Amino acid sequence: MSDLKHQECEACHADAPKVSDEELRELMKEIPDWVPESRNGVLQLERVYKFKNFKQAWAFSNKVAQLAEDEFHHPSLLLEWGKLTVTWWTHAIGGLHRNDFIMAAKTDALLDD
Ligand SMILES: C[C@H](O)[C@H](O)[C@H]1CNC2=NC(N)=NC(=O)C2=N1
Repeated sequence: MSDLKHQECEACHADAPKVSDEELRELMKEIPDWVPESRNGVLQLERVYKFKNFKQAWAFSNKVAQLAEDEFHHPSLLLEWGKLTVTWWTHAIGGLHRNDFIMAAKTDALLDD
């Protein structure tokens, strides 16, 4: 079992491979709190993080935004009172790349910071 959160994203380009069904099944085991969602034919990874209030959710969203900039791979973030919904997918390929699983694992690791 590889340790996704310690891996680095690779540069992504339009002909980069999407994860296969088998890779998806295997990689999902490493990020059990995430859910694969298909939206308009685009497979994405999503997790809703719960917090005590808006301020804590906001603070976590800032950490995720900084992570995204550090890795130059960016999520969708929905910031609400007591919740932050984080959604990862690779725009360039219109689906899931290994990078998205690495970023989901790194996002989870931010909770321990
Ligand atoms: C315009 C910019 O190069 C692109 O958006 C980069 C940076 N961030 C990205 N983030 C994600 N999630 N997917 C991409 O394909 C991507 N590509």
